[in-house]
Amino acid sequence: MPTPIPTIAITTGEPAGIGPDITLMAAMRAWDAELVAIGDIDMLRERARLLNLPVSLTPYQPGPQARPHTPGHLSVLHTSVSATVIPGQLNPANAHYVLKTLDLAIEGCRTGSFQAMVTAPVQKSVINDAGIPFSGHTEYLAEKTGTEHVVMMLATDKLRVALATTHLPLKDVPAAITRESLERTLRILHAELTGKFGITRPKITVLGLNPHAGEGGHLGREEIEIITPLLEKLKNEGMQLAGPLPADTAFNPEQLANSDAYLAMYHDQGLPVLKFSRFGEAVNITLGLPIVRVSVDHGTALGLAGEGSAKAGSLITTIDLAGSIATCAPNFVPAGNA
Ligand SMILES: NC(=O)C1=CN([C@@H]2O[C@H](COP(=O)(O)OP(=O)(O)OC[C@H]3O[C@@H](n4cnc5c(N)ncnc54)[C@H](O)[C@@H]3O)[C@@H](O)[C@H]2O)C=CC1
Ligand SMILES: NCC(=O)COP(=O)(O)O
Repeated sequence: MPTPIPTIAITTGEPAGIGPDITLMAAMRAWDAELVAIGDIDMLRERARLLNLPVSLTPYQPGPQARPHTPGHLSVLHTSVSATVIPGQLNPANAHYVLKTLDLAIEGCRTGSFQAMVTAPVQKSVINDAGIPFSGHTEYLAEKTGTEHVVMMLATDKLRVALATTHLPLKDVPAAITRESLERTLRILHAELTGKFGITRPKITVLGLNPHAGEGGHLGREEIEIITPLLEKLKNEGMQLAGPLPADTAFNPEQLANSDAYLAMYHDQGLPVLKFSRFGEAVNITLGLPIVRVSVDHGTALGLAGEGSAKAGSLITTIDLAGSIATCAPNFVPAGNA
């Protein structure tokens, strides 16, 4: 029996940004998966017209089996915007719409209608401007699926960078680096590198928090008091861990060759390295969730919306990865939240 192909939901993101554009661009390709865009079908039709993309949009009709995507067609699970969309112009009136697209995707993944969700970028600020506290998809998905601990990881074919903390003001980072939280992060990262990426004995390089990994305690004590004792414990269990290494020198060729993933202590410690190496071609995957969620590596690029100059490379890679995880590891349950 051939393996059934997955149905992948694509949330089209902030409607004034490039999410609709890149979704329509991805729809111009053939896929060995059924793609279902979630968003306002009239807004998507208008964007296709603006971009001169010959995509025919039809309301999503669930079938008994997923059908491979054919270029130039797109099924849309429709939900209406509240206010007319002008590309490039944010409107807090559409914040609830953006969250509704996420809720529909989560529900579809949980009920089995979708095997994965792929997210186009949202504008975190405009959701907050609408009076809804929102840090990011990562935290929203954790809350909505009742998952206590998740891990953000960005990946290219050469480098994976996971984060010990996500969207936090820098001043709150040290307090969030606790032994318990770091242990859960490392267990989830380790389990998912094996379960979703097929790496049998993953090698993880852990960065320090402070400059020079604390310089023997003279530039901070988190390495001595929290990170090192935890790494020793997990190494004694058989995990292959290096660190804590100074972040400024840890991405050297030898260490890169010896690492399946890096764990950075905070967002802007690890992600600039990855984005400098391959911005626009990486993916962002949320580890630890009971559903498959993969996202693009970039934001809403408001200035490019409706212009035709946004690149769909990261979304293409993201759909590919979501499809292969949904096909190869459909029942993978991550450790660390047990
Ligand atoms: N997964 C998500 O939902 C993400 C959302 N964001 C949100 O996006 C908003 C804007 O963030 P920024 O820091 O300005 O980052 P951004 O990625 O939107 O833009 C940074 C630069 O890259 C360019 N760029 C981005 N994506 C591109 C693409 N596909 N093709 C061509 N050029 C592209 C932009 O034009 C801009 O020059 C923020 O609200 C942020 O929170 C940022 C990252 C991820
Ligand atoms: N820099 C990555 C990012 O901000 C994406 O966050 P999320 O919306 O995927 O949680």
